[in-house]
Amino acid sequence: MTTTSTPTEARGTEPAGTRRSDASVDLRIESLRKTYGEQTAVDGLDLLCEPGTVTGFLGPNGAGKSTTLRILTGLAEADSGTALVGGMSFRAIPQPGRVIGVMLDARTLHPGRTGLETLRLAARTCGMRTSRADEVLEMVGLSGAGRKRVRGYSYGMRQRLGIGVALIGDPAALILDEPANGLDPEGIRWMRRLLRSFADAGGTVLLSSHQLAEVQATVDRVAMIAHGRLVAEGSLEDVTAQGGTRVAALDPESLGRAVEASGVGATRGSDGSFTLALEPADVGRLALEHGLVLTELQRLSDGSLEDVFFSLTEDGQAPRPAPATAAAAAPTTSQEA
Ligand SMILES: Nc1ncnc2c1ncn2[C@@H]1O[C@H](COP(=O)(O)OP(=O)(O)OP(=O)(O)O)[C@@H](O)[C@H]1O
Repeated sequence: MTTTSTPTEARGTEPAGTRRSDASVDLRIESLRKTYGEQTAVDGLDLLCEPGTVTGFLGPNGAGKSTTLRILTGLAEADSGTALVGGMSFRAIPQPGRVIGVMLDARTLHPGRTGLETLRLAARTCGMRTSRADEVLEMVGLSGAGRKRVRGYSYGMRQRLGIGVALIGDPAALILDEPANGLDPEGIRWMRRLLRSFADAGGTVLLSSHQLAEVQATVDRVAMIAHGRLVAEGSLEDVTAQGGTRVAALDPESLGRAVEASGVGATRGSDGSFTLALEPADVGRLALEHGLVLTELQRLSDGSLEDVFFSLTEDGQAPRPAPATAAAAAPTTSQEA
């Protein structure tokens, strides 16, 4: 699926040239479901990541992010639904490393190998020439440490090497679990530019992170999940513009109809609440018009992904969907799972 062309012009830790292939690959998750015994890890998830975008995959601990990424990368099997990379399941891709670069846990890198050996082995595994390892080593800013064993690497250096392994096959898409972990401010800035440059060259990036301010500075799209369900999805601007007003009513179904009729941009929470792009007084008027009894009316500050995250996942402890209103949130009022 990928083509190799001119050599990468890597300069120091400049991210330029991280992608040379012009292949494009989307990541498409539909109605994905996975349970572990009684525990539902992923509960009917839909998500589309398109070429040219960096999507931040967010959610509190246990929300189902890692399970989703593991299914997408062929490490776990879904009970139902699909998770496709460029239209194929990961396991069906003949040379997956040439299509999608994956870093789920940089701690699993072999401690006894040097950085260069790690990258050479990764290059061989996906059918790349071994000189690609030197290019990538430079790309991830580890040229000076290539002959050092991984056991002597700091956590941040391992993260860089892990990202290097993901990039080795010149893939069209990247899946990274907590890539900013352990990176110092310079490293975070480097990673942000690397991912931006990758996406600007037509690459597709899906990354999970708990570092919301960092995510806000890096991504252009956001998918937020709680209890395995999507609670917000859209461009960073759309999701953070939902700073407006959070409202809940005694009768969530009637509230949903009122919100829908108003035509106002809104996100539905998994507990049946809505976050509306309106001032509280206007939400109050809307409620009055529809004879609704409100149980919550809260102004959220604009522009912060952190505010949206906490409002939609209840201080990081995502709300359990009520049985009668278990619709997943959607960026508009008309979509329900
Ligand atoms: N192998 C497993 N066996 C049993 N339960 C599991 C397994 N993997 C995940 N789970 C459960 O599935 C749910 C989702 O877990 P998952 O690791 O996908 O969440 P997460 O969003 O990645 O969390 P974190 O941010 O803490 O990494 C959790 O309740 C977890 O305990």
